[in-house]
Amino acid sequence: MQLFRSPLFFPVGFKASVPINLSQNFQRTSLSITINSSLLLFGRVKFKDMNEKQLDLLLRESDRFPPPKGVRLSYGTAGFREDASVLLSTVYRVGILAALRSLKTGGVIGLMITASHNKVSDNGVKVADSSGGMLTQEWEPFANALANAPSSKDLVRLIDEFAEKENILLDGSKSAQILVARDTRPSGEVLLDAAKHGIGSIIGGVAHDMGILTTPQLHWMVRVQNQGSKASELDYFYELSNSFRCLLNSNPNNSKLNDWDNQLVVDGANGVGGLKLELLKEMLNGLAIEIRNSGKGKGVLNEGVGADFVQKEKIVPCSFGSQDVGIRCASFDGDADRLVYFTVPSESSNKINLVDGDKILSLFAIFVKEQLTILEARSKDTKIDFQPRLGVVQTAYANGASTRYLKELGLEVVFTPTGVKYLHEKAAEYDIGIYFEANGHGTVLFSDYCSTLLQPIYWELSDASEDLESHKAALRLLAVSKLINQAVGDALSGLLLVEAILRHKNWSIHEWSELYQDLPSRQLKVKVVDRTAVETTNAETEVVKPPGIQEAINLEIAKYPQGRCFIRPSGTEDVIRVYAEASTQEAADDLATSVAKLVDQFLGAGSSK
Ligand SMILES: CC(=O)N[C@H]1[C@@H](OP(=O)(O)O)O[C@H](CO)[C@@H](O)[C@@H]1O
Ligand SMILES: [Mg+2]
Repeated sequence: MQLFRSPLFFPVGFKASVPINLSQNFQRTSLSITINSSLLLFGRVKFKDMNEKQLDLLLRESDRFPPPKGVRLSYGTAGFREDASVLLSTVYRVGILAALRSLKTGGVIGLMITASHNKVSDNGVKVADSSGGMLTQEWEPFANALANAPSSKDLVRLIDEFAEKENILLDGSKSAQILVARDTRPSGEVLLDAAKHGIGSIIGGVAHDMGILTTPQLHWMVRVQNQGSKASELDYFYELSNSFRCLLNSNPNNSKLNDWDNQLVVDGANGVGGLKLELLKEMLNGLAIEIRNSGKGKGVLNEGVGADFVQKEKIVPCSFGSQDVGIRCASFDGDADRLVYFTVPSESSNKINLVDGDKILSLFAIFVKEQLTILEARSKDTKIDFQPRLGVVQTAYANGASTRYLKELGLEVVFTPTGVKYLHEKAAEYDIGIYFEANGHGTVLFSDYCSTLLQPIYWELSDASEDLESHKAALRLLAVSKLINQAVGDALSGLLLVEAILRHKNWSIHEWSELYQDLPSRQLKVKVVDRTAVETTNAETEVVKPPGIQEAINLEIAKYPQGRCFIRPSGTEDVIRVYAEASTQEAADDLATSVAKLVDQFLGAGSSK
């Protein structure tokens, strides 16, 4: 803490317009400033919690990354995302934030440069917290304030105040360790460099450049490193390939495996996922994978390819077509944290049969539940009491048929607002929590209770007999907990788990797809004057503001058998999203269109509300 020797003291909240010289890096100018907890000292700003060296470093470095004019940024459902050309200052500042977060938690933090499924000219930045999950929501307002601070001086003041509030010492006594990585976007290298400057602007900040990674790989590395284990990319591949092999070895259908359709074609979205799958594939004997749109060819990232395209458009991605009829196909998004499957049903059409995140969730839920049922019946073989609570988490975008199916299986199904951070948080409340967004982002979380008990149960059952089905069930659950990424949804580990379960069940993609029939649905986007005018409740299924619109939507829904429809402001695009479901495609389209018109009436340019 800096001692105050200031002869000049302004009360907190005092507004002044004065000529000041902040440091040799600043021009002498007249600025209108608000004095908060910082002080003016003969024309030089002093900060309570910052020594001179730290202050000078921050001012000098942040001057190199001035914020873009007229752009307001928000740390949305997936960090900051914008056209890459305006992001230098934002990424620099998120570097600072990541360093502060590391000082606060005492752990390693991750910083990922990606714009996921968005177009190649976009980019973005997000932080992986010390748990490996998303940045704690409590720090999001600080992230927003940092990104939008109009000047270096404002930025430094924010940091000073926040550090004081959070008891973060900025005296260089501790180091801040940040793993930084990027996807394959051409703008990534320069942005990553800005992030390193941000990290280096906090004394003690150390950036470890992990190069090009998928987003889930970085989250995994942060989590595993903070658990004190080895966390290189090779360790990640070992963990996935070993647990996958273990699942295959515990397969009850070994004898039938020759009949099993081994062919799999993966669309890598021309991004990082295809490149990494090429590497992982080398370690997976027994799985024949053909990778297209691998990121090595001429195709453009996410352009007519990838999980988002496939899920939203429901047509074949580039380089897929009539030659793929009936084959099991999968698609990753640009940073490989989403996975969907599909088949091409006919040579004469480019339509696909989509097997989305809801069906992946259903497959995982069936498998986990089956193993738990086997373990429940084992009580005669082991003394350890093990009754884990299994829960399934979806959002309002989950197809209604999937929810009905999961409930009929006897599973507990809960809903959260859209955004992985909400689903993940909810799933973590269960002993085993399975969550998925319909778009293919999801995972299976195992609590400490499960991780702690499964191993001794397995050992105890090994003593009884290794051939016991319950022994194998414990082994399978252990393997799943190692295979499936515990930090975030991961297309690579999700793909391997799907493949292992299909083999275990001896199911083709068609048998899997026919677990239930999706209700026809339609998604639309409506551009409005101010999307924040829409406020929702009940996991985003009902609008509370503006008044009257929900009643009007209800009147529309009532016109359609099995009709369901909701609207919500997107967290990643400047639009209102409309989702509708009904018993026929035509009805779902009509319902979505009429509700989109309502949105336009209530909130569009011509509306007076
Ligand atoms: C309908 C839809 O797919 N929404 C996506 C999309 O969020 P929006 O808030 O709807 O723009 O991007 C998020 C981040 O990738 C993802 O979590 C979410 O599921
Ligand atoms: Mg993604």
